Order: sequence, then structure tokens, then C-alpha cells
Amino acid sequence: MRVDVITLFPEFVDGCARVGVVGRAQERGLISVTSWNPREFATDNYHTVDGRPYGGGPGMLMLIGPLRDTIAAAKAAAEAPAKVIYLSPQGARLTQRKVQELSVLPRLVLLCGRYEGVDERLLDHEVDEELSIGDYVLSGGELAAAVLIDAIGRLQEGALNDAQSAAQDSFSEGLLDCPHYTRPEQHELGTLPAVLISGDHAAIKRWRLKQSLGRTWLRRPDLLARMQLDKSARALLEEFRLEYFA
Ligand SMILES: NC(=O)c1ccc(NCc2ccccc2)nc1
Repeated sequence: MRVDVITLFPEFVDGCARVGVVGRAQERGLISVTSWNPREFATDNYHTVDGRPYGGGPGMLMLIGPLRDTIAAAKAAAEAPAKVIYLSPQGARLTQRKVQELSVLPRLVLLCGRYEGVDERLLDHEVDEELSIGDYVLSGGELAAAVLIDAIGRLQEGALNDAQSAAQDSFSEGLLDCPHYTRPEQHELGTLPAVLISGDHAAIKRWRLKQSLGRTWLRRPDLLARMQLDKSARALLEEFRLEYFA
């Protein structure tokens, strides 16, 4: 997948995409992240990219011209059609399902707003989707773009080793992850759940699913409400609930 990021802070996005799983995915050619700075597409002597809001009000907005030209340049940089996504608090909430949907596309162009945002006419005509990573305001869309790139990058075939991809299974099924433990077995902070050192892999699998179901019920009942649990999962959750209230 090719990702083109339009940002006034290219070094920020480049840096995020160079480390960890996404960095390795780039080295393996599974994803490429290219940043484009609208300031280089501003035609005036001062490289102006912002303007004052009509109707008054605080702050500045990003101008149509430089952004439109930058989007065109980014799109022209490769053959495949590109979906243009704007990161903003006004966008649809990003979920793992949306990440999975985006992760199979050939290209994405991510538009990062700064200041108070972007002229609405640019959004109406050049942006395909508006996405939010959560209900809070950041100083720029770059962090949101980095989150999206990471979530998509790790889903590229070959980006994760088996252990890592196993770890992502629970959330992609809509459940929260179960508790995890590593050495030492005995510690002043506590001992382990006995099942995890029983060597009974079926019991361990059952325990982990039960913990995921129980945690989701306790911490994110909204996620649970959206799921169709099969008979055995419902029984497992009931077992958790009985123990919880015991
Ligand atoms: N919650 C998010 O995903 C998000 C995205 C961008 C952002 N800041 C840049 C911006 C500010 C105002 C209007 C449009 C973009 N803050 C939060």
C-alpha cells in the first residue's frame, strides 16, 4: 500500500513511519509512506498556506490553493486511484473494522489539518472521507494520521510475526484482550492464574476467551451489545459473571 501524507510537518510523519512495525513494513516494501508539504505548493513569495476566517472568529484556516495542488501532486505520483481522507474531530469515529477496510486499498492520501482546520470547499470537493481517532482536539492531524498509518501498517500481510498477529485477534473480533503474564512465576506483586502454567492448552484457550468476554462486559458493555455471541461464549460470560458477583 502507498500512503501519501499532506502535512506542514513532514518530519513528524516520516519519523513515525520509520520506527517499529511500520518502519519494518516499509523496509519489506509492504507499505510506503511519502509526505508532501503544502508550503512548497504555495505560489506567493511568503509561501502562505493559511488565511483568516470569513465571518470573523479566532485562528486561521488552511487555504484551498496550496492543499488542492498538493493533493493533485500526490495523486499524480502513482497510477492507482487514491482515497483522500481528512483527519478531524468532525470525522466518523475510526474503528478496527474501518482500519481493516482501508488496509486492503492500494493507496491512501491523508490530509492533516493545522490551525482551526481547512476551507470547507476543499473538503467538499477533494476529500472522500473524514475520520476521527477520538473525541478530542489535537494541534494538528499528524498524530491522527500516524495512528491510522500504524493501525493499517500492522495489518499489511507479512508485517507482523505470528505472535503479534495472534495478539490482535481478540480486538478484531470485537472483544478486549485478556490479561497477560510473563516471568517471574512468583513475585511480590502476586502469583499467576494457575491455568496458565497447567500446560492444558484447551483450558488456557478457554480461560483467555472467558477473560476477554468478562473484561469487555465490565469495561466496554457497548462493544458487547453490538456482538452476536454464540452459545458457548454466552455460557462462558455467564460463568464469569457468576464468579464476579460471588
Ligand atoms: N480527533 C481527531 O482525529 C483529530 C484530528 C485532527 C485534529 N486536529 C487538527 C484539526 C483541528 C480542527 C479541525 C480539523 C483538524 N484533532 C483531532
